[in-house]
Amino acid sequence: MAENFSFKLTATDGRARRGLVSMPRGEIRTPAFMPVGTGGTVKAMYMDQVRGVGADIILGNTYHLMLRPGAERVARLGGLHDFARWPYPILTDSGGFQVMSLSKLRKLTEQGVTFRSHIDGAPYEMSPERSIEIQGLLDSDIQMQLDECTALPAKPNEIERAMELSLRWAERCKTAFGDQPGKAMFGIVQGGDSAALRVRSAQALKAMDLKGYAVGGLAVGEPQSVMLEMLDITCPELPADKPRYLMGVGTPDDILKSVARGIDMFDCVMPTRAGRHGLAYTRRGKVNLRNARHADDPRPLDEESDCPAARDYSRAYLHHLVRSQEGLGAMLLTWNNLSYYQKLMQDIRAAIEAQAFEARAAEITE
Ligand SMILES: CNc1nc2cc(C(=O)NN)ccc2[nH]1
Repeated sequence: MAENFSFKLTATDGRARRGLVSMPRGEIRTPAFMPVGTGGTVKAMYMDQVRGVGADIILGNTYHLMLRPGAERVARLGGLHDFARWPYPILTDSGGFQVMSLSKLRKLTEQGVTFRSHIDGAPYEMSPERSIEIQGLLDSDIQMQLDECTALPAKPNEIERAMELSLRWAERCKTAFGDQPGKAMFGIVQGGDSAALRVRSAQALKAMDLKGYAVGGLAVGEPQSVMLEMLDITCPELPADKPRYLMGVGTPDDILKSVARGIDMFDCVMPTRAGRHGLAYTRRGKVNLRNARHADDPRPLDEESDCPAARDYSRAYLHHLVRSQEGLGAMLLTWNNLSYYQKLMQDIRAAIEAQAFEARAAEITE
C-alpha cells in the first residue's frame, strides 16, 4: 500500500522548498501547480493530456459538482476519479469561495451558509460537516475546510469575525473528517490583509495539527505587494514539515515570488481560462492570438517546446481558429498554457534542487 499521506522536503534554497507529497493515488512533486477541473473536467482538455503535460494533481470544485451532477450521484457512479477518468490525486475546495462568489440569496450563520443555486435557484445549505461529507462522496484525496473568505478591502472587525468563524469551522471540519488514512484535510489561514489576524489564524490552525495548510483570502483584489507581505508573515508561523497551498494563485510572476516565500502548491484558472480567450503563455511572454498581426505568421508559438500545441501549429492557424471561434482553438491554447505552467513548475523544482532558485528565478520569465 502506498504511503497514506506524507510530505518530505528534499531541498531548500532560502525559503523556497522542493518536496514530495506521497498519497495512495500517487505522488505530488512540489512546488506543484494544480490545473482547475471545475465540473470534473479540465475545460477543453482530455485527462490524458493533463497528465501528459506533467500534472500530478488536479483541483475539483465542490460547489459546481454538488449542484450538478450532485455529490450522491457521483458517489453512486464510483467517485470523481472513475467518473472523470483521472486516477491520480484530486484536491477539492470546500465550496465556500464559490458560494460567496457565484450563488444567490446567500445567508451566513454560525451553523453554515444557506444559498440558492446559480443554475436553477434551488435552495441548499452548506455546513462544515456537509462540505466534508460532499468531499467524501466525491472520494476527494485532499479536502479543504469550509471557511469564510473575506473580499478585500474590508473593515478590520469584519476580517476578524470571518477569521474567527473560519477557525471554529476548521475544528468542526477536523471532527467531521475524522481519521481517513490515505486522505488529508487542509486548514485555511484567513485574516485578510491584517498581519496580526494572519498570525493568529496560522497559530490556531497549527495547534490543530492538520496534514496541510492553505493560505486563503488572497488574490481577491489586493495588490501583489500586500499578498506577498501576508506570505512573509504567515509562512513562518506554519509547520515546516507540512505542505502550504496558496489558493487561487496565480500568474507566473505570482508563483515565482510565492515559492520564494515558502509556498508549495498552487491552483489558478488563468492558464485554462486564458486559453479559451485566445491568450497563449510562452517563454517570451503572453501572445494574444486574436490580434490581426498573427494572421500571416507561419511561426509556431515555441519551436523548442515539447508540447505539440506550441511546436506544430502556426500562429496564423491559431489566429484563424480563435477568430473563427473554432473549438480547436481553445483546445490547443489550453494545452499550450497548461504545458507552459507545468514547465515553469519543473524549472522551479530544478532550480531549488540546484540551490539556484534565487539566482535563476529572474530567468524563468513570465
Ligand atoms: C483568484 N483568487 C482566489 N482567491 C481565493 C481564495 C480562496 C479561499 O480563501 N478559499 N477558502 C479560494 C479561491 C480563491 N481564488
